[in-house]
Amino acid sequence: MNQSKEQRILNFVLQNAVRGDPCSVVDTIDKYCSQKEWAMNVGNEKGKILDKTVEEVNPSVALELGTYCGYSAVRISRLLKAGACLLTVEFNPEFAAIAKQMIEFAGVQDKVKLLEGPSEEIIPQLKKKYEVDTLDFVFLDHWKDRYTPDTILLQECNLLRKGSVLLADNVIFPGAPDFLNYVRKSPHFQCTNYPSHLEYMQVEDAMEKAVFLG
Ligand SMILES: O=C(NCCc1nnc(-c2ccc3[nH]cnc3c2)[nH]1)c1cc(-c2ccc(F)cc2)cc(O)c1O
Ligand SMILES: [Mg+2]
Repeated sequence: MNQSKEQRILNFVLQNAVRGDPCSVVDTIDKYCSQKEWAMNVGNEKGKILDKTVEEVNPSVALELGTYCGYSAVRISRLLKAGACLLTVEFNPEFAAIAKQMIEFAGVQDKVKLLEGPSEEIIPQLKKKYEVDTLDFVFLDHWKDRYTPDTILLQECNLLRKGSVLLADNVIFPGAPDFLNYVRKSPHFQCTNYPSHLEYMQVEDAMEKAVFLG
């Protein structure tokens, strides 16, 4: 039975990247997806915006919604300080299996906890089951129609504190118009837009940062 695109990406990394070197894993995925097969990784241009935001926040506890092949999980966790951790949520079992191997190959498995299941089920479990108090940073990169309900759910579960930073991918393409509307109209968020381009393409896209004001 022929391989999935995600399996081909992983194989290319296993054969061409340096085991234990997260930067080489990120660069190798970008090389494959820009030259051979497009895939929905955040990519290097928006990845640099992600890097700057993670460095600014310097989170102890970070959450990612939408692991996919693990590109941004590796990208985020390579910047985390000793003792910090990233919880990443993936509900597609095939994607999760690929991401697990990607994370282990990159050598960041001690900083990353991959949680399999729908975000609406996992988020309410974070405090009791995963011993989370509050989240310092949240990267939203899952289904675009889940951004708003999950942002509301994070607040309802008291997982955000004054200064918690949300960063959302794809707010222009594929687009998350209801999320932009919600956070920009809410008195509880201070928003900043970062124009960019869709990964590996010359299509306009953007990331939105929303700082929770309490
Ligand atoms: O759909 C995307 N990303 C989402 C994947 C995912 N990986 N995991 C989930 C998950 C995880 C827990 C969940 N809990 C409930 N739903 C869930 C969905 N979703 C996405 C799509 C594009 C894209 C651009 C141009 C095109 F022509 C077609 C597509 C670009 C991007 O940067 C994306 O991020
Ligand atoms: Mg994305």
